[in-house]
Amino acid sequence: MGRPFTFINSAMSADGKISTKERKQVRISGDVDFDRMDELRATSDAIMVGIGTVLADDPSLTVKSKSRRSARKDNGSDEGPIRIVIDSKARTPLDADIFIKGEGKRIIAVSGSAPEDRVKMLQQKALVITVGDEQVDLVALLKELYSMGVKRLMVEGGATLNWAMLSNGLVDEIYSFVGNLLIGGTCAPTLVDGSGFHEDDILKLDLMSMEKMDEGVLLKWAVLNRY
Ligand SMILES: NC(=O)C1=CN([C@@H]2O[C@H](COP(=O)(O)OP(=O)(O)OC[C@H]3O[C@@H](n4cnc5c(N)ncnc54)[C@H](OP(=O)(O)O)[C@@H]3O)[C@@H](O)[C@H]2O)C=CC1
Ligand SMILES: Nc1nc(O)c(N)c(N[C@@H]2O[C@H](COP(=O)(O)O)[C@@H](O)[C@H]2O)n1
Repeated sequence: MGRPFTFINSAMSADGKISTKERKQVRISGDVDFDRMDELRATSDAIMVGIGTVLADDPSLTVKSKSRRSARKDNGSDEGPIRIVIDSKARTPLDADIFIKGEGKRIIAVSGSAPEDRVKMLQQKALVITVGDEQVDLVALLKELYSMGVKRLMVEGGATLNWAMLSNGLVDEIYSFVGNLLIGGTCAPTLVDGSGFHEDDILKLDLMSMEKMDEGVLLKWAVLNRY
């Protein structure tokens, strides 16, 4: 295949929003869903987020369960998967939680447009991979990750990265928790933002499963017309 098996995991409100119009993080799901997400993290080779999510949420992207971290170590892996930020201009803060919390490798994927001084600073904290001229070239990056041994990639948003991955045909499955709340707002991010598909290119999904969970429902979709 030449790229990792790739899935998006996300939580959205009943109206499809993944955070507020101020891009403020909302607890959409509950403990059962967070534990499910932890298991997905623990069984992935790498977790990827966009710089928008790092700046808005400052996630650590660590595996929370001690037993899952130990199981990974027993298998000869780092206690957590590789944490990857898609960050064309090398804006990731040096004190971001992904650098402070947890063990394991970090990758910042930047483009040729990233300021050299920022790249040098980030190189002290992570492996910096330059792919693409203005923006990170996701197709090239996934090929490189695959050759580095990343066979299973978890994408944790946000809305713009989800669009870029899907519109480049790089996503195999989507796991979407739909919670019992309405967030509203034209500008609040949704599961997939970006410029949107034209009618002829709309992506089709196949419903793999649906399960009542916490106060909402977990939907698992396979992406059909990927490349
Ligand atoms: N409920 C949930 O499950 C989740 C919710 N969220 C929410 O999502 C929001 C963040 O989403 P959003 O603002 O869309 O940011 P994203 O996290 O999707 O990051 C988008 C940024 O990635 C960078 N980028 C680099 N290369 C590319 C490329 N090839 N294509 C597209 N983008 C690229 C761009 O910045 P640059 O050009 O500078 O590189 C772009 O602005 C937050 O409010 C957060 O709370 C996030 C994760 C999960
Ligand atoms: N699965 C899920 N359910 C929710 O209700 C959420 N609010 C989120 N949000 C994302 O989870 C990430 C938290 O990561 P850390 O615990 O800091 O490692 C973060 O990216 C949120 O956007 N997810």
